[in-house]
Amino acid sequence: MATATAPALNKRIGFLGSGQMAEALARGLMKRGLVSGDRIACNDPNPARTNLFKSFGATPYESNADVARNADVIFVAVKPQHVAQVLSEVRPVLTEGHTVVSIAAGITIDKLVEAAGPDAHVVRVMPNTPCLVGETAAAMCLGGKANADDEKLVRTIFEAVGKIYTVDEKLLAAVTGLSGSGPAYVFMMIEALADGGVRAGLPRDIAQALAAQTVLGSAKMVLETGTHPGALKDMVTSPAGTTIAGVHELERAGTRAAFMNAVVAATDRANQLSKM
Ligand SMILES: NC(=O)C1=CN([C@@H]2O[C@H](COP(=O)(O)OP(=O)(O)OC[C@H]3O[C@@H](n4cnc5c(N)ncnc54)[C@H](OP(=O)(O)O)[C@@H]3O)[C@@H](O)[C@H]2O)C=CC1
Ligand SMILES: O=C(O)[C@@H]1CCC=N1
Repeated sequence: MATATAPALNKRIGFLGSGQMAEALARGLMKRGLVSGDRIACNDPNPARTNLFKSFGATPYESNADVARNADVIFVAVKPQHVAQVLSEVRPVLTEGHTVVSIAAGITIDKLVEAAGPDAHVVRVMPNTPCLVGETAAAMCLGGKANADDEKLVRTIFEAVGKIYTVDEKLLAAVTGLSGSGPAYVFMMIEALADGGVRAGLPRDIAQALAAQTVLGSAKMVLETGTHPGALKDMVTSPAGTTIAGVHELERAGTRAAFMNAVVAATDRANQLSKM
């Protein structure tokens, strides 16, 4: 897990778009003490969203340009089809001191630089919603005039709420398909495991808690022991025991192929978005 508290960041954070991912990031960063609400600027056409940000101390602005004027790190957190528009709005006020961080799926560095201008310090990141609880899995690549200082800054921000890796841009679609979209697959898995527990007679609350804790504990074993997940699976699987009976059903249902196909389908969709 990311450290309980992080040293406060001497930067103001702005959000162009104050939707689900901006909220998860803002709340996660505040929880870790990296930034306080009064250092967060935001914009969104939906007043319910700006009111929600206001409730945790952020300042809503009337325009994206005003957010940029009141921030050092600018998160582009709108849907992919709105990215070019919001960047064209902030472009006139961007300075060398700004780091522009796009989290939009499929929007390439080339497109970001085209919209933000050739002097913009642009970083492309693919995070996921568990940044809310300090456990994001994210990857980034740099573009435009972004330099080692921008990379360090973005790393500091995301390491406060989880893990971040620097990758070649061509790999970001696969990151999107795996860890960007991945929480949805895991939530479905937890829901299904809990349903199985209920089907087998457990009360719903206990079934859900057992399912979530099982996923958490298993993930920790992979990360902390470094042991291959197949070997960890074998450790659970007694000859002619209960687990192999369950594993056999998962194999019969093509579960592994289904997970692989999900990652590939989401990766393909990220690549499609890059071409739109
Ligand atoms: N959700 C996730 O798990 C992840 C999302 N992402 C990326 O993050 C981005 C945001 O996703 P998500 O938070 O889920 O989406 P949301 O739809 O929840 O948030 C986007 C917000 O931007 C607002 N918006 C629309 N136009 C503008 C504008 N011109 N200026 C300012 N705000 C505007 C939207 O308002 P309205 O709804 O009224 O249009 C909406 O509230 C996407 O590009 C996505 O690819 C990346 C990783 C994970
Ligand atoms: O579903 C989406 O397009 C976004 C990008 C990754 C997660 N959510």
